Amino acid sequence: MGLLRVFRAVIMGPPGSGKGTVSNRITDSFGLKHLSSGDILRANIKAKTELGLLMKSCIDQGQLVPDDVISRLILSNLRNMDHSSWLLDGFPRTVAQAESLDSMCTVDTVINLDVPFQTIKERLTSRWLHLPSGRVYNTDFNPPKIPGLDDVTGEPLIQREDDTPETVTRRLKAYEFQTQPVLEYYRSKGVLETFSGTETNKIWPHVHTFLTRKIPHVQQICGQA
Ligand SMILES: Nc1nc2c(ncn2[C@@H]2O[C@H](COP(=O)(O)OP(=O)(O)O)[C@@H](O)[C@H]2O)c(=O)[nH]1
Ligand SMILES: Nc1ncnc2c1ncn2[C@@H]1O[C@H](COP(=O)(O)OP(=O)(O)O)[C@@H](O)[C@H]1O
Repeated sequence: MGLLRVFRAVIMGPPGSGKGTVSNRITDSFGLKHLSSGDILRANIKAKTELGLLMKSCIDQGQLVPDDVISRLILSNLRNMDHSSWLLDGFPRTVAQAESLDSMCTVDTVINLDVPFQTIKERLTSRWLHLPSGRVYNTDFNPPKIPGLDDVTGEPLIQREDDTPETVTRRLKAYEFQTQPVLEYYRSKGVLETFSGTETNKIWPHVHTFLTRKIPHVQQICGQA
């Protein structure tokens, strides 16, 4: 068997486009390590770390946290995963963040979920989250087996404080003005792969086929499981 090269991917898309949902499917199928900036920030808030307390009001208001704070946090996590293949979710969200990631490593591919804003707004008010794992549910799309409880651990699910209609509107604005330029950044580097649609179950087979071609070695190993 040939030497496995580490594979580094980023998943992008507006809030609620299905990044977390698709990321879970990617990690299940291809064994990449999943690193979500939102999950890390929420874990810090829950644990009441200094960083979590400082960032909470930004997040609750639907604004991005400062570039230097999040870049330091994510890059230090990535340094600990030096020899693993990974999937980064929620970072980078600004061109400055993309540049700081580039200063550390080259991204092999960027999966862009292109889902209309109207579709998204309806989803987020019915999103439920298992905070410790980042597992995400939806009362319409993928409800938990027992309402309010995580399927795997049986622990309680929460609704995010920033999933109110007003805050979602602000997050979509932040996406439009601060994050969309990152798509151009990666397009110009030739690594952007866009998947458009309104349903994750229709988008996912295309992402799966794309990654199967892109990471054949990883697929071979995980395909045996
Ligand atoms: N109705 C519907 N809900 C979906 C679909 N895909 C994901 N969701 C739900 O939409 C919400 C947002 O998805 P999530 O993966 O958390 O998006 P992210 O914010 O981009 O990470 C969650 O409650 C998901 O369960 C879909 O195709 N249809
Ligand atoms: N890379 C980032 N840069 C700045 N703020 C971030 C970043 N990642 C997460 N955040 C903050 O955490 C919030 C929640 O992020 P996330 O869980 O990724 O939301 P969603 O998946 O709904 O887009 C964001 O609205 C923002 O305040």
